[in-house]
Amino acid sequence: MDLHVRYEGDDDPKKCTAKKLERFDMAVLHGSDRETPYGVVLNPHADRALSPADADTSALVALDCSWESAGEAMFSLPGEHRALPYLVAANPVNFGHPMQLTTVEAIAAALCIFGEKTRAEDVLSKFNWGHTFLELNEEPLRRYSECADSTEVVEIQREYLERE
Ligand SMILES: C[S@@+](CC[C@H](N)C(=O)[O-])C[C@H]1O[C@@H](n2cnc3c(N)ncnc32)[C@H](O)[C@@H]1O
Repeated sequence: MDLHVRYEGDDDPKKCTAKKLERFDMAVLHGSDRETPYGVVLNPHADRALSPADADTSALVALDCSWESAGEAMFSLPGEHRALPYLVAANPVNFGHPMQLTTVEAIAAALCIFGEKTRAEDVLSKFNWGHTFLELNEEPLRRYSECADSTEVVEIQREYLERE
């Protein structure tokens, strides 16, 4: 599975996690929806939760833009749109907050849910806070990766949301 990012470029490029993945040849950035390959699109507004049932995709796609501009209309990419289930951010800007993950955290979470934990560790290894993301979310990521489908993922997510 290839990693792709629809790159909007409205965030500080020095802090942008997608740009860093590109520098290490770990993801391909695209400047328009048309150029971005069809695949599973990581979209926090999607109705369906990502689950291991989505793992057979050839392309995992994130949209890198600022959170200010990340409204529903921004996710106009063709593809199978999926929201990540409850997880907490480890990046310095949103540390400890649920759901608002950086692009690299979102990609790493999806890889873990698909059973590709080593690859998730590889992409996160480029960030000094990266290992913390896997530590903070170790239990939910393991449990989501053991689900058959999105319905099971949502059931497990409910337990974490109830503890909030
Ligand atoms: C809004 S951008 C912010 C990126 C930030 N500028 C960076 O440097 O990483 C983060 C992207 O990660 C993915 N993402 C983050 N949280 C998500 C969630 N809860 N569900 C699905 N995708 C999510 C989406 O593709 C989202 O557009």
